[in-house]
Amino acid sequence: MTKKPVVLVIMDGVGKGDGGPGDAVKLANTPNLDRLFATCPHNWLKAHGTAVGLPTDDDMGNSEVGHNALGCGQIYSQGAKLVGESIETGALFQSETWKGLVANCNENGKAFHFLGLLSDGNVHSNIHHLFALLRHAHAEGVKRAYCHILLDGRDVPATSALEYVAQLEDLLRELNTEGCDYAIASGGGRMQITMDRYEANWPMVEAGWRTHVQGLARRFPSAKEAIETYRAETNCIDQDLPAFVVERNGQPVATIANGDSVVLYNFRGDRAQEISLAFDCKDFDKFDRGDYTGVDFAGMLEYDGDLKIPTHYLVQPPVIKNTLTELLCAHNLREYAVSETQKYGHVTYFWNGNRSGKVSEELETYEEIPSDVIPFDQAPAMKSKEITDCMVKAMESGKYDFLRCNFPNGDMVGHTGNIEAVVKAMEYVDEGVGRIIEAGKRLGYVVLVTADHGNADQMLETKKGKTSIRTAHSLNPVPFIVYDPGVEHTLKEGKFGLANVAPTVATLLGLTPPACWEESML
Ligand SMILES: O=C(O)[C@H](O)COP(=O)(O)O
Ligand SMILES: [Mn+2]
Ligand SMILES: [Mn+2]
Repeated sequence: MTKKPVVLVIMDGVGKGDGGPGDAVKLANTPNLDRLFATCPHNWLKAHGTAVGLPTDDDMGNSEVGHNALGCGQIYSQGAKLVGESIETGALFQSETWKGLVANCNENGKAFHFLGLLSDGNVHSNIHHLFALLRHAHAEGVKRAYCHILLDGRDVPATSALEYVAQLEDLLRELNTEGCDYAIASGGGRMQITMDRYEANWPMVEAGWRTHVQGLARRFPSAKEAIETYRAETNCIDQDLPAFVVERNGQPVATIANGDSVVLYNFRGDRAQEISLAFDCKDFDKFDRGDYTGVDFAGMLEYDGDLKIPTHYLVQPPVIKNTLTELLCAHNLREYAVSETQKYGHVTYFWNGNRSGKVSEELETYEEIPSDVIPFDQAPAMKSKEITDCMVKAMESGKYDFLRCNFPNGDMVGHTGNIEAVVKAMEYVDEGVGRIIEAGKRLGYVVLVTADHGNADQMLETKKGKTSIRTAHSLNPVPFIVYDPGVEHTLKEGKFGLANVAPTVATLLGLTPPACWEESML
C-alpha cells in the first residue's frame, strides 16, 4: 500500500444523474472528470437515507450528514431522527428546558414563539416537529403561541410554501380554543432573513430580527396573502420571498417581547447559530438589537458542541467521536482544509462532527476564502479558482499528509434552479479538479474525488405528469474516484456509502481504521 499524502476533493452536490435534460453534470463539458472515470478505479456511494443516519431512504442527503459521515467513518443517528424519536417517546417534553419554557408562559403570562423553517425537507427542520411542539404547548395550558415561519423552497419544491402554510393554519385553527391565541406572526424566505450561515451575511440575520422581534417588515392580513402578493410582485421562488409581518387591527399579531419563551425548532446547526447567538448572547455586537433585554431561548438541538451554542436546547445531538481528524492527530499527521465561506464550515465543523474547535492547533490548518454575497447563478465560478489555488499551494508546500477541499458550485448554483448556470458551475468544478489532479501527478499525491450528496445531477422533476425545476438535493449516489498514477488499486466490490471514505483514506495513509468504523474500500 502506498503512503503518499492524500488529497480529498468534495464536489458539493454532484451525484450520478439519469443523463437526461435535467442532469447538469452530464450536460456540462467536463473533460477532466470524464478522463478520471475512464481511467481510474471508482465506485458509486450511497449518500442519502440510512447510509447517513437519516430516518428513511426517502430522505435525501445533505451537507451536514454527508460531511459528518465522510469525516468520521461511521453512521450516527442524525438530528432529524433523534428529534423525531425524542418527540415520540415524550423525552423532549420531560426535559427541564421544555418544562421551563412552558412554566415561563403559564406562570408569568408570557407568549411562546416558535421560529424555524416551515417544510418537511428534513434537512434543517421538519414541520411535524413544530406541530408536535404546538400541540404539547396547548395541552400544557399555554395560552398564546406564535409562529415565525421561514419559507423553504430549497429542500422541497421551489414554490410549495402555501401547502405548508395551509397545514399550519389548519392546526392553529384547531388550537385556537377558548381563551387561546395561536397564530402565524411573521416570516419570509429563508435566503432573505434569519438563516445565514458561517457569518457570510449578518445583515440577513438582522433583517430576521427586525421582522420577528421588532415587527418591522411589510404588513399583511395573513401569511398566505403575503406570499401571494410577493410572488405576483417579484416572481421570486419561496426561498427568496421578502420578509412579512402579519397584522390584526392595525398591529402586528405578535412580536417576540422581552421575557417571552422562544424555541428555534431547526435541528441543523449551520444556519441556526447566528440567530441563536442574537437571542442568547449578553454582549452581542453583530447588530443593534434595540431595547432587547433577553428571552427564554432554546434551540431544538445543541448546534455547536465546542462553542456551546445555544445555552439551552431540547434534544441532545449525536456526539460524534473517533473522527478521522482525531485519528490523524493521534498519529501526528498534518491536515489541511479549504473552501469558501458558504462551505467552509462543511469541511471543518461538519467534517469534525459539528465541532468548530480543533483537536490540535499545531497539526490542523484551515483556510477560508470569503464568499461573495450575490445570487450564485450570477457568478457560477464562485471561488473555485481561489480554492484550487490554495489547494495547489498547500500541496506544493509539502507540509500536509491529508488535504481536503469543498467545491460549492454544483450545490450552491444547483439550489438556484438555473440549469444553464449549473452547467457552467460544473465546468468550473471540472477545471479545479483538473488542476488538482495535475498537481497530484507532479508532486506525488493520491487524489480522491467524491461528493456529499447530489443536486446538480437532477435539476428537473416530474410530479403528477408535470415537469418543473428542482432546487433541492437529489437522492442519487455520488462518485468516489481514486487517482494514483502508476499504482494499481482495486476497489472492493459491494455496496458502500459516504462512511466508507474515511477508512479508505486511513488505509491509503498506512493507518489502521478504528474497529468502530465502516470498512475501507481498499
Ligand atoms: O442549507 C442549505 O443551503 C440547504 O438546505 C441544504 O444544502 P447543503 O446541505 O448542501 O448545505
Ligand atoms: Mn452539500
Ligand atoms: Mn445544498
